[in-house]
Amino acid sequence: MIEVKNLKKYYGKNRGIENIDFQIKKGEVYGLIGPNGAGKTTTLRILIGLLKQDEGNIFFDKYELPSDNKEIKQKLGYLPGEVNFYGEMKIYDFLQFNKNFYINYDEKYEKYLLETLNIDTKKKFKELSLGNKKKIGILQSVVHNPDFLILDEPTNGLDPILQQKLYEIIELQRQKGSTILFSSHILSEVEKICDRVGIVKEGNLIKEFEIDELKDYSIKEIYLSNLTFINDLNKYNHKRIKDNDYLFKIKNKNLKIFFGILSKCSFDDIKIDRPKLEDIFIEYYK
Ligand SMILES: Nc1ncnc2c1ncn2[C@@H]1O[C@H](COP(=O)(O)OP(=O)(O)OP(=O)(O)O)[C@@H](O)[C@H]1O
Repeated sequence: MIEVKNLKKYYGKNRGIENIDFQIKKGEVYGLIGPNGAGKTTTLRILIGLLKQDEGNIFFDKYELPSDNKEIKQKLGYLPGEVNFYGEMKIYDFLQFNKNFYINYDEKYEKYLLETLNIDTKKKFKELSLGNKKKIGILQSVVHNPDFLILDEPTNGLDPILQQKLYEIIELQRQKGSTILFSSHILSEVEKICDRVGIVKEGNLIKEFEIDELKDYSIKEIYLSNLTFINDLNKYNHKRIKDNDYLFKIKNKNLKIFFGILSKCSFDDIKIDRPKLEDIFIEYYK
C-alpha cells in the first residue's frame, strides 16, 4: 500500500505541488496523469526520497517517508523519465554493482529480463541508444522484486515492441503483488494498464477515476450523414459538420432515448466512435 496525504512542495516561491492525496492498494496499478508542469514528477521524486516535502505524509505499508527512507529503498523500484547511469561502465559491471544494493536481488529474474529485453551486457552505458538505456532502467527497477514500483513516463522513447514488453513486465510485477504508480501523458496506455487514475492539475489532485468507471462515464460520438433534423434532437450536444451531416456527443446513459428519437428521422449513414479518453481529460485540464 502507498498512501500520500496532503503533499505540498514549493521550489522557493514556485509551486511544485499544492495538495496531492491518494492511496494505492497492494497489487493495484495507479496512473498519475496531467499536463506538463502539473506536478507529477515532483510527486514521484518526493516518493522516491529524492526531494523532501514541505508538508504532508507518505506511507509505504508501515514505513513512513522521510524517516524510514533506508527500509523503503530496499522495497522500492524506480524508473526515471530519463535513464542515466555511469557512462563508462559496461552493463555487465553495472549489474554487479547494482546487485550489491539489494537484499532481494533476484539473479534468475535478472537472466529472464536480460533475455526478454534483449540486453547486450558487453556494451558501455554511454554507447547505448536511448531505448537501450531505458531497457537497463527497466531491469534495474524490477530485478529486486520491489513491493513498490514507481515509473515516470515509462514508455517515453520506447518502440512499440518494447512498450509491449514493458506492459508485460508491469503485469508480472502486479501479479507478484507490487503496488505500482506511474505517470503518463499517453491515455491509451493508461486505459490499458491502470486500475485507477488520478488527474493532477496545477499541483492538485483534482479527480480520481476507476478505469471501468471512466469508460461508463464516456460519451459516444455519433456521426449522421444527410440527416433530417427534427426539433427533439436540439437538446443533445451536436455540431453541424456540413450541409445535413451532424456530429452528436451523447452520454452513454442517454443513448437509448436518443436512438428512440433518431428512429423518427431519416439519414443515409451512421458512424459511432469509441469514447476518446482525451476528450474527457481535456474537460478536466481546461
Ligand atoms: N527544480 C525546480 N525549480 C523550480 N521549479 C520547479 C523545479 N522543478 C519543477 N518545478 C516547477 O514545479 C511545477 C511542477 O513540475 P513537474 O516537473 O513536477 O511537473 P510534471 O507534471 O512532471 O510535468 P512534465 O510532464 O512536464 O514533466 C512546474 O511549475 C515546474 O516549473
